[in-house]
Amino acid sequence: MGSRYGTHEIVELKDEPNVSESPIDKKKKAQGCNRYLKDDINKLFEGINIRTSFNGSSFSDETGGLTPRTNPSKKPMRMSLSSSSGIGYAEPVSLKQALRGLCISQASEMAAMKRLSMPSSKSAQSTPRFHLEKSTKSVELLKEILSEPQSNSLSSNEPVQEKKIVSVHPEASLGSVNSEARSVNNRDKNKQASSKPPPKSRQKGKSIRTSSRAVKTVLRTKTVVKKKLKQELTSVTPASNASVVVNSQLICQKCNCAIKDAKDEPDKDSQSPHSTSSTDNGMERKANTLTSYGKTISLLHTKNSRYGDKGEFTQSSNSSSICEYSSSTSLSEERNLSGCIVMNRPHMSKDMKWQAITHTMKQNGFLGLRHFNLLKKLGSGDIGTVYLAELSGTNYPFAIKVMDNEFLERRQKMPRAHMEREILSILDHPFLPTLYAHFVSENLSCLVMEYCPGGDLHVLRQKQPARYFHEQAARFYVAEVLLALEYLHMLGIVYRDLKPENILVREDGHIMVTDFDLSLRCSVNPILIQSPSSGLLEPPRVSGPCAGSNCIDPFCMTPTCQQIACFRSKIFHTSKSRKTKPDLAVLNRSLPQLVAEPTEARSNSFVGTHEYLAPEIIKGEGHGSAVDWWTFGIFLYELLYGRTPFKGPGNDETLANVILENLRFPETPLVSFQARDLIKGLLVKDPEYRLGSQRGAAEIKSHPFFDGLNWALIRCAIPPELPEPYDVMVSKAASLERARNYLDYNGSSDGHLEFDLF
Ligand SMILES: Nc1ncnc2c1ncn2[C@@H]1O[C@H](COP(=O)(O)OP(=O)(O)OP(=O)(O)O)[C@@H](O)[C@H]1O
Repeated sequence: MGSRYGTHEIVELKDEPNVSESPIDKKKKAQGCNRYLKDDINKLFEGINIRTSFNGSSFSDETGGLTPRTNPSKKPMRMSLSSSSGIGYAEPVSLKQALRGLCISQASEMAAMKRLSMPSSKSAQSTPRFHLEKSTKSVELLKEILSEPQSNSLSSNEPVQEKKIVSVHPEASLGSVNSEARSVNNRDKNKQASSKPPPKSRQKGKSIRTSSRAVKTVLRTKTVVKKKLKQELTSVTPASNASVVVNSQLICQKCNCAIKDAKDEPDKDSQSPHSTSSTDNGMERKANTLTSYGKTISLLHTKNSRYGDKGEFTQSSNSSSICEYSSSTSLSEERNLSGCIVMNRPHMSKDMKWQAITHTMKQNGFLGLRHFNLLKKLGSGDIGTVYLAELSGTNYPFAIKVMDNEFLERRQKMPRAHMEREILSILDHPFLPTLYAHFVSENLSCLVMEYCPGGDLHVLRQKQPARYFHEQAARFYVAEVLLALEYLHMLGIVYRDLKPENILVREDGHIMVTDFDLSLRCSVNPILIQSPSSGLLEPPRVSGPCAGSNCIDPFCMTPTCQQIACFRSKIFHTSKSRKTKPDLAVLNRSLPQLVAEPTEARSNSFVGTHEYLAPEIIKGEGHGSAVDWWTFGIFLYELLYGRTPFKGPGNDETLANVILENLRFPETPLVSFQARDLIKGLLVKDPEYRLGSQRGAAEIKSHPFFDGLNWALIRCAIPPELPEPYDVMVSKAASLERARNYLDYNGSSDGHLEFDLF
């Protein structure tokens, strides 16, 4: 596997060599392009599959109907199964089947957890902080607190329809639903009857499984009678209102009694004398729990800790090395779990935060939670809670994701946590999270990451005057996301969970793609795609001439629009006028191209967010990296129009719309032809014909929507918006204020808060 990953480092060639003296070369020479390609390229790329690309385009009509590319017969040959199967979740069928059982239970559990999850940072809850003391008892307490947001039904304000998660056996029909999910749903229905939460924005979908047979049933039904479809779909999603397993036992502040285990009596929450009705219930309950132990609770310095903060320190060599990544086994993961790993990024050694972390680690011999002051909770997800934390003795903020290993094991979420940690460990890209360190304290796994003060794009979009981004801004964000996805794909990672909520805004206004626990790891087999000799003469991919009335082209960097068709290959120009430099983008399009993305990977997991799910995922046909290009299209659409294209009144209708409905664009806001053309290319329902499915990100980058964009320098571009500068003192003051307000908090006798939670 290591060798396979080694190949990831082979990236898109800038000056693509040719296999032999092709007609293209002859033409280039004739045009004065002095591109002498090395003759031994065949040897160099020995072992790389050479296939012929569509040099044409994937066109789609205005209504979203699918029109195959110009020459479907030129579709690249499929890789053999063995080569396309990946590691991790992209194993051959037998392993997939073996994994199904696990995933089904995960799906129903995720549904349950999601239903109960607290509003994340979007709701910007403030939470009081607490002093932590040495106490094993309090360790359990923190674990309890950490797991509570995922299971606290009282604080859930997610709308029912957004919670619908189906857990269906892959071979079952739509009507055959996992009994676990059904029972879970029944409990949940009871709960809903007692307390109807206020609506909340879209939540991340959970693992869902269905079969193609099941989807066919849906489609047939919808085609015949739409009403009936609705009924069927409704009846098929009992797990959508999945239930809740509350694992924390809450302590009453007044009497110090254990309130109850909500798992046993989920429907009585609202009637409990201990329960409150406000949305701050979760927080208050945490506060109650903590204060019942004497207001100041410290827990991370226990001498008899199972793992202890003093994990062995490993100054890992660049752990983003592909070989290390690919060879990592569960064994080595366990070893790492018991220790503290400070990542090593030589090129970032001058980074002050990195220096501070390394210094703290060296000074203390280890790095643990005790070295951080947790200032506030940023949000919680399925597998953990993220806190804003300051490295003690510095003013440097970090985001720390804290996960309770016991909880993860109990809920069978450990693979997801491992997946996220593994992926974070290898990432080294300006638009992806920097993992500074990870360690285990008292069986709490902690990931120390870069803090993004700008919130996420979902929140930022809501703040826009009309709740959508101006096209220039959208282009900036999607371009950066595209680069991040390209990088992920080259590492063999299919992201699968793109949506504005997962795109955070850094301090400098650039983006950071986050949240990798639903990602798929697979192998990458570089492929050399050879363009037909006629490539040079063919125009780049567009679905219409710019002469159309919609060509407002805000990104047209040259005035050529007035003279020639917007999307016409500028190379024609070049050949006539020697003074003009050849358009390298066009030239590149016509040259053989190395694709080092997992275009052939396949997985059957049903994961993602309803509005963002690709048709092939819904149909259960198996999916690969093309799902990221579908979600990319939905993402661009949402940024530009303020809503997703296939959203229905409920999740089931949304899924049906994804499969059945044509893509439509609202009349307002006015969006350029290029943007709509790109969206149409991306939202092709058949992944085979989807933009990006053959040549990966390079195919999308060369779309006219991005014309004039300097990809190499985009990280130096001025972002559309800059977040408020982060001020650690303000956060501290706010944190203390919250503590006073909510808890009548008294600091420790020396007034020094050694370790703050919340
Ligand atoms: N580095 C960060 N900087 C700032 N905020 C962050 C950072 N990482 C996460 N967050 C916030 O914390 C919240 C919780 O993140 P987390 O990844 O645990 O949950 P999630 O996005 O719901 O994913 P999942 O459920 O898959 O774990 C997010 O909504 C995000 O806004």
